[in-house]
Amino acid sequence: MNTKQLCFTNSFTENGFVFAPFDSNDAVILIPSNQSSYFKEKLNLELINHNTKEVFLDDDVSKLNHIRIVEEAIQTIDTSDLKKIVISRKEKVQLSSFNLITIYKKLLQNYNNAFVYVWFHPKIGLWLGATPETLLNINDLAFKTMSLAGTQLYTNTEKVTWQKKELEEQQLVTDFIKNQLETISSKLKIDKTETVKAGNLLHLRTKVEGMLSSNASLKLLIRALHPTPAVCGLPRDLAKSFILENENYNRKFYTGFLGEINLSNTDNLKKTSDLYVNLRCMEIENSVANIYVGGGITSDSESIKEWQETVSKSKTMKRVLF
Ligand SMILES: C=C(O[C@@H]1C=C(C(=O)O)C=C[C@H]1O)C(=O)O
Repeated sequence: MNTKQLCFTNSFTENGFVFAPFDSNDAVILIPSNQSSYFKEKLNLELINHNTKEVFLDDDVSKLNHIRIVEEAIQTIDTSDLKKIVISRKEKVQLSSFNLITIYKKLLQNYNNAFVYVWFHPKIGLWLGATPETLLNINDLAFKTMSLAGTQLYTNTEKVTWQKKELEEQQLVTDFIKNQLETISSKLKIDKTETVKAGNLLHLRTKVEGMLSSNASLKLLIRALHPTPAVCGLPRDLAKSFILENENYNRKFYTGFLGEINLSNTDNLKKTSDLYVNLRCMEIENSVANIYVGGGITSDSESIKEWQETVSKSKTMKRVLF
């Protein structure tokens, strides 16, 4: 981008790269295409050393805090209309050295089916991530999205069985997406649910596609989808209030979304947007990496397992830092 000025979008009608926070009441940052320079480069990924030791110690204070909030969420779900709440935390990791290019290359190498990014603005900061979750891909009126939830460790096979808790929490996301899209689209197609690998983890994924109604807009579609119960909960407003009141930290851009909007497609002169949910991400502040991780809580959750899930998720980022 050729200016230090921050630009925003509210209409999603511009052409450029957006960086949106979790809280949809907060401003969405736009890097307008007409103020940007584009570079293409082929990266050589071969010379990277990997950390194979992977000895990371638990932080007891964070652990107790996370378990307490998860238990509060379970109790609230048991005594209210809430069915699911995604609870997350921020883990601070002290860095002794930091080489952006090396870390970016490691992300690309480790997460070859993720959307890998580095994003920087002097007024916002430096963010990096490797997300497995597409929020939205739309070409003219034809769109694709996905329901991604449920987590287990990858242990050399993708042929695994899933527990009731994971199957149900992922189904809630699929049902939400279907409901939200029904009134603004046609030809909705919901694929079979499959197991997908993201780094050292497996998730349940259901692909969804359809045609946006011609009287609907990109903004309407984004607002219908974001935040899904994969990152917020169900019902959406109640879950969001619980999160904002109880998580004790600001998610900022984690569980928001990012990507290009309204790019002109030279083949057919139609517009394309590609947006990803900002997961498996970190923010670099001086010599500290803030790693953001969370997981879906339902009445069947066990707090210690939920903690362990966030530990596994944070390893996906720590692995590239050392
Ligand atoms: C919230 C995160 O991930 C989301 C929550 C998942 C879960 O609860 O199992 C799985 C994938 C994502 O939809 C995260 O990675 O921080």
